[in-house]
Amino acid sequence: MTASASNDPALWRGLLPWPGADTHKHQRGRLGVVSGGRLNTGAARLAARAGLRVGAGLVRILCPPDAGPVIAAAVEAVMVSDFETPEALADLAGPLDCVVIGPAAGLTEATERNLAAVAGTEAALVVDADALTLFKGRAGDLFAMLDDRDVMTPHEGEFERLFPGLLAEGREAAAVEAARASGATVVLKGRETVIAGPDGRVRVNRNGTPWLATAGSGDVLAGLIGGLIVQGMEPFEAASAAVWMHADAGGRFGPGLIAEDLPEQIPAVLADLR
Ligand SMILES: NC(=O)C1=CN([C@@H]2O[C@H](COP(=O)(O)OP(=O)(O)OC[C@H]3O[C@@H](n4cnc5c(N)ncnc54)[C@H](O)[C@@H]3O)[C@@H](O)[C@H]2O)[C@@H](O)CC1
Ligand SMILES: Nc1ncnc2c1ncn2[C@@H]1O[C@H](COP(=O)(O)OP(=O)(O)O)[C@@H](O)[C@H]1O
Repeated sequence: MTASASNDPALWRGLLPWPGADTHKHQRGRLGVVSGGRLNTGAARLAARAGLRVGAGLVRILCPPDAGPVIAAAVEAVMVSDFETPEALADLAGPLDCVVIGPAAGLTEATERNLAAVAGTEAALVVDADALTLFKGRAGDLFAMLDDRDVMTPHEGEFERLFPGLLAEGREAAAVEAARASGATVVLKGRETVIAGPDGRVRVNRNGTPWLATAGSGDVLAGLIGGLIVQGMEPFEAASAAVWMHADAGGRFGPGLIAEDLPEQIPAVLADLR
């Protein structure tokens, strides 16, 4: 296989969304993030804050009822709605442009029903973490819910659960095949994250830093991707830009980085890109 393009701002800088003089928040896009239960809300809060920081006009965490008071006490600009049933979740997701699902969602039937509910709406999806692992050994059930507006963000462990043995072909070839097989954009995370589109496009991200190897870092990335999708970037370009920004944010902060620090670096990342 020939060497694929390095992910570089020159490829997508001109596609980044900037608000115009008359823009209102709804025009900047609406992002949803599905939270786990009351002891598992941090991942969704990280993703939601990242989505706001990267420019989504409005971000709403969608949570089971027990988690509502926990989340509401811990967010300001991020909004919160609770749902009792998958049908109620679908009603909440319907008006949104993109929904992030999977971080700290739980390896449960409820997570699968919630994924099916949001997949049945017009919102694009960023599928991460538990919403990937849940489909170990039956990836076809997941792919049947996805289309080319959706993004999956597996680390290598999650990738292996969905595509056993495929990594032996090399990370780039594996990501390309995964995107083709799933019909969605695949972000294979790691030191050099590979972004592969269902149409065969592929980029390798090379500005990563090991300071990103910290709990919740991937949750922030999922929120960044969703935050760019809601602003109108197509999934492959949104994923490319988000992966680069995430790594740039990590490098700017450096030693001592925890996931909470990443969204706070995004204003500087954006200012330099602009
Ligand atoms: N603040 C939070 O609330 C956070 C919640 N998180 C959630 O916590 C739950 C459990 O997370 P876990 O870390 O156990 O799940 P993982 O699927 O990340 O890890 C389970 C196992 O997978 C393997 N693995 C992990 N990362 C790998 C990699 N990069 N390459 C190869 N193998 C790898 C390891 O053997 C690990 O023990 C998930 O729902 C996750 O989304 C995490 O995202 C961390 C932050
Ligand atoms: N050594 C590394 N070098 C560069 N990037 C890394 C490294 N380790 C992890 N990352 C990045 O950090 C993020 C970790 O995501 P993930 O494993 O899903 O963590 P979590 O589930 O805790 O949120 C990914 O974006 C990955 O590319």
